[in-house]
Amino acid sequence: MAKRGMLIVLSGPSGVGKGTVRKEIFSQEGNKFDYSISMTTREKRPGEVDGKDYYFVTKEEFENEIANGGMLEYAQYVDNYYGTPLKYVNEMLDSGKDVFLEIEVKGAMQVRKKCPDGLFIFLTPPDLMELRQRLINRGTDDIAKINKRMKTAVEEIEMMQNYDYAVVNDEVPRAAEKIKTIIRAERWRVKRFLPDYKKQLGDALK
Ligand SMILES: Nc1nc2c(ncn2[C@@H]2O[C@H](COP(=O)(O)OP(=O)(O)O)[C@@H](O)[C@H]2O)c(=O)[nH]1
Ligand SMILES: Nc1ncnc2c1ncn2[C@@H]1O[C@H](COP(=O)(O)OP(=O)(O)O)[C@@H](O)[C@H]1O
Repeated sequence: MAKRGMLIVLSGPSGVGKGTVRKEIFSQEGNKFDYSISMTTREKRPGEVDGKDYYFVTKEEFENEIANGGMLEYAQYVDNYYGTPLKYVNEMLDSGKDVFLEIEVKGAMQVRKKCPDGLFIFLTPPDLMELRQRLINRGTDDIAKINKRMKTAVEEIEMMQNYDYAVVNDEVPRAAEKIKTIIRAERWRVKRFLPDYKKQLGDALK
């Protein structure tokens, strides 16, 4: 059986650049990773594709999925539900792939309890004015929604202390490079390395 993959949780306030940085990493090293597509009740933005960006569902469908135990984690963010379907993540980890979750902090803390072996990275903006500017530039939210997201951002940044690493997204290639370095180092943490090595030792003595 393949060695179980690593769960990589990337959080950070809306508009900080999680999607952009993750796509940069995947464009370079996509064969090493998989991305868990989340389920959400929020409206599809122009250009978004169901089953690629998110699984877009109704509130009822989402609540059924929760009741059926189908979610690894879920949270309400601003006015909608967002969550990670459990089945795909488990299958990918079992097949030995490392899986990226791009989720907000309340969900990330649920994952931390269930999967303490995960790697938790917080992507943070150079400053809050820059964050606001990125949300405006992206053009996907009106000013009322941007204000709600900014308010949530402040609460989220206060949760940074619960993560393993913080990465400032000043320039996309630099942030991507830092995250790749963190992942590379994480693979050689003794707690990850030791089980394989112990197995080898056991086999050698047979
Ligand atoms: N807990 C949780 N949060 C999620 C999930 N998928 C997305 N999010 C987060 O929900 C927040 C809002 O997402 P979205 O409306 O797509 O805005 P965007 O991330 O700024 O493009 C962001 O912080 C996302 O990272 C999920 O499956 N679970
Ligand atoms: N380092 C950066 N410098 C300037 N703009 C950025 C940077 N990273 C991302 N952006 C821009 O900020 C906006 C939000 O990025 P996005 O990836 O959608 O954020 P998130 O997934 O965290 O909500 C997008 O318009 C994106 O092009």
